[in-house]
Amino acid sequence: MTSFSFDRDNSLYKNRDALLEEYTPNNLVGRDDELEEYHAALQPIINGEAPSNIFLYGKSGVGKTAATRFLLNQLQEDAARYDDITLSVVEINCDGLNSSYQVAVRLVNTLRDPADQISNTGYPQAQVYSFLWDELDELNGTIIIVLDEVDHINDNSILYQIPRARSNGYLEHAKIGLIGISNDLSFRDSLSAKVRSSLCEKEVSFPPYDATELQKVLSQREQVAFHENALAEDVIPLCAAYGAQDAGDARQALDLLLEAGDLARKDAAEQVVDHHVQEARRKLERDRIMEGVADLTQHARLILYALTSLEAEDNSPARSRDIRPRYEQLCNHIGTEALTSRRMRDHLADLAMLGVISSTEKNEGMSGGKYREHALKQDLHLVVSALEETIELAGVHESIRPYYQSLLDERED
Ligand SMILES: Nc1ncnc2c1ncn2[C@@H]1O[C@H](COP(=O)(O)OP(=O)(O)OP(=O)(O)O)[C@@H](O)[C@H]1O
Repeated sequence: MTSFSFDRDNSLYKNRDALLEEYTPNNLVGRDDELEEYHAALQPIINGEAPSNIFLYGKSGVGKTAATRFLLNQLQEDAARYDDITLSVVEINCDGLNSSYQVAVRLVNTLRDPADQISNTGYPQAQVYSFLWDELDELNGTIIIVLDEVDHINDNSILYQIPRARSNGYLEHAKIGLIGISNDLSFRDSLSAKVRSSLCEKEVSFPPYDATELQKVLSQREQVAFHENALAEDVIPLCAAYGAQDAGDARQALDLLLEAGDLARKDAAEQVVDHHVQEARRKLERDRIMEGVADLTQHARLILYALTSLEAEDNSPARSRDIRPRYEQLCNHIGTEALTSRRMRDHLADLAMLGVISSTEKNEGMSGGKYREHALKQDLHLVVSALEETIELAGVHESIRPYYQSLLDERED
């Protein structure tokens, strides 16, 4: 019988935790231009002047939060050298806080003693703001409020109130600088002109990382996380190239390196090599598709199911008018009404964004006009497995029976 005893294995990793999300690197590499601009926007604070409100934007994993923590830590350290500066930083993530009211409550509770918290309901909004001004004024000095994922707040009230609190006479002692962070690139444009002009006084845009920048980020982590020579020479360049090609997201590139390291460890390999990276990439892509499909609405999944069944019959690429009858048939099975053709096309576009299907525009010139053709971009087995629940609900279509069966067989093994 195989032995399942555990022996410590430190052969590849020196400190695996350094590749996890929670780890904060000492230094930020590959973001010199952005840090320089951000630094300049924070400079008034150390000069004892009124702080600017700053808005940071850029896609996921491009270092917005990391740069904020890095510079604010530095700023706090340096501010301590000046007797006339009292600097406090309050950072909250607005994920899960949908309204200005909830954000204000969270801010009050972050600033208050644990024994003196307020509840999430029960006070008029004006009262909660008044609590907030009291807490801020008591702190005194310069206060930086960081609202990460600021686009999650559905109304703009707090983004309007905080920058104006002093000029409106609500604050006597405290000088507030608001830092808003968002990865929703349309958020800024959706703000009213009044809010935009105060929140976005200074803006710093964070572009996706290119391969050279990702190499720097990954090499820096390699030093901390892996033993010398634990990685073959091409591992970092390969992870960086994939990362840049995908989304320029440092989080994704670090995840790829971690997964490759874990696969090498599972193989008891002496080094992490090329094929570990390739395999890790396939695994992460698979996980991403499985999660992405699980998060889709039921109609999006039915549309994907319809296209999957056409693909299994070798009837793809297919136009949306060819997918529609199969989709309607599936809707019929579960007793729901099909969405309009227009909504269906929107869902096809979302599926293409997720990377589970590919949609190609065709142009038949004057006679035929433009249309799109859709096909699965991922392996049929993988999509059938991601759609398992929907298939159970809507019934197993004849065309996908062999794929569905092999999924069940695999499970039994
Ligand atoms: N320049 C960098 N040097 C070192 N590590 C970095 C760098 N940029 C990002 N990282 C790391 O990548 C991960 C994601 O970065 P971060 O959280 O700052 O991204 P973000 O732009 O705030 O993304 P999101 O909008 O998804 O929150 C973190 O683990 C961070 O430590």
